Amino acid sequence: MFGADVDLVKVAGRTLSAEYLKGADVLLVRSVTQVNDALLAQANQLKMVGTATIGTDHIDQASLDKRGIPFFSAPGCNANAVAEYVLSVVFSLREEEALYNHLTVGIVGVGNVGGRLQQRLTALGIKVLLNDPPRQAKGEQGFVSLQELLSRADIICCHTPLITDGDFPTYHLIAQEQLAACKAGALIINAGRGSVIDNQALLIALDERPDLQVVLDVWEHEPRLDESLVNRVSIATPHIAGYSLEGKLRGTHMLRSRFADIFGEAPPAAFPSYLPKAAIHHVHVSDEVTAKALIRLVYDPYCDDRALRASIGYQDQATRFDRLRKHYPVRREFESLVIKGLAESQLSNTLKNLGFTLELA
Ligand SMILES: NC(=O)c1ccc[n+]([C@@H]2O[C@H](COP(=O)([O-])OP(=O)(O)OC[C@H]3O[C@@H](n4cnc5c(N)ncnc54)[C@H](O)[C@@H]3O)[C@@H](O)[C@H]2O)c1
Ligand SMILES: O=C(O)[C@H](O)[C@H](O)COP(=O)(O)O
Repeated sequence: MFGADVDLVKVAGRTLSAEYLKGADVLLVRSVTQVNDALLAQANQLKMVGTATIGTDHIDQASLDKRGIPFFSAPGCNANAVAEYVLSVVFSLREEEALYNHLTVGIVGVGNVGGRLQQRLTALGIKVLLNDPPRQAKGEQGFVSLQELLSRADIICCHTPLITDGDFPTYHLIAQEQLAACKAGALIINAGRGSVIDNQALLIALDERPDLQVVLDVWEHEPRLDESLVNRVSIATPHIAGYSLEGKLRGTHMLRSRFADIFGEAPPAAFPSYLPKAAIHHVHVSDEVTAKALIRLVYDPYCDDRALRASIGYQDQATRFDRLRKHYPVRREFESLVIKGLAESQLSNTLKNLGFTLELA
């Protein structure tokens, strides 16, 4: 992606230290690298810092500001992937019939990810409740309080950033009191950041409230997991909700574009030109097929769940967690699968609203 005149040095994200940045012009990271005063201490000529992620809680932006170093993240890059992770989980753990007719999904944090999820659920005809105090404070309508959402939602999806200060902090936003307030039989999904849910309170709540079901993609103190919590949740995955190939490439492409801006280069080729054809790029189906089966064909969260469960119980659990993420298999987004053979019907509409590409018979 970079030209021959760029000297590219690859360093393991968790072990990058200050001396590597002496003489570096650009620092590109992912979420495991803490960019702070300590790391930047010897950075004498940095002209750009970029993270190919949506989340920015690993970046001390004040530290970059005071040094006048421009910072870029990749807003929205993997929002589809996370929304599809949640849809895959929901269609795995809840019957389609109940989902459409009786269940309400609550979304806490309605930004790029939560908004994408809201769009797809609404298009599918599934009821949603939204909670986003910062948006509400700007005068936007259509939100409910966290308390109301927790007491009414059958499925609670957490998509806030991790924020530790200010008017709307999210650190331990869901703690003992909030867990006690959840509706009977609720399914809680966290694909935001681990510490948005107090994991110790969650462990206790799972004892006190066996009716609750929990799915965690993100964990407090990653990469070191509380193995007792892994054993108590219904689906446990290693922070891969956003790991579609499209999501990763989009993030990289966004940073490549910022790099071109900063260094006065021509912009890179348009993003889709980088995407290979999906390994399974079309299927012919009959009207006996289910949405759940097609979702599982593209992404089955139980594969990640099995891999994570097989990685615990070892002294080097944290290394195994990182390895699962580093060597994650290619996963594509729903749009990459062309579904053929269906006539216009309720099923074809559902599949279209889920995000698949349809070629109607
Ligand atoms: N598991 C993964 O692989 C994965 C992938 C992508 C993003 N993420 C995480 O998800 C987060 C959300 O991503 P996004 O792209 O939607 O971010 P975003 O910034 O577009 O949206 C975040 C939303 O949360 C809202 N919010 C902030 N504080 C809140 C509070 N106290 N209560 C309720 N809502 C609050 C904001 O107003 C905003 O609308 C990221 O910051 C990142 O940490 C995880
Ligand atoms: O914030 C994000 O975009 C996601 O959490 C992303 O998937 C993190 O991936 P990582 O940088 O840890 O590879």
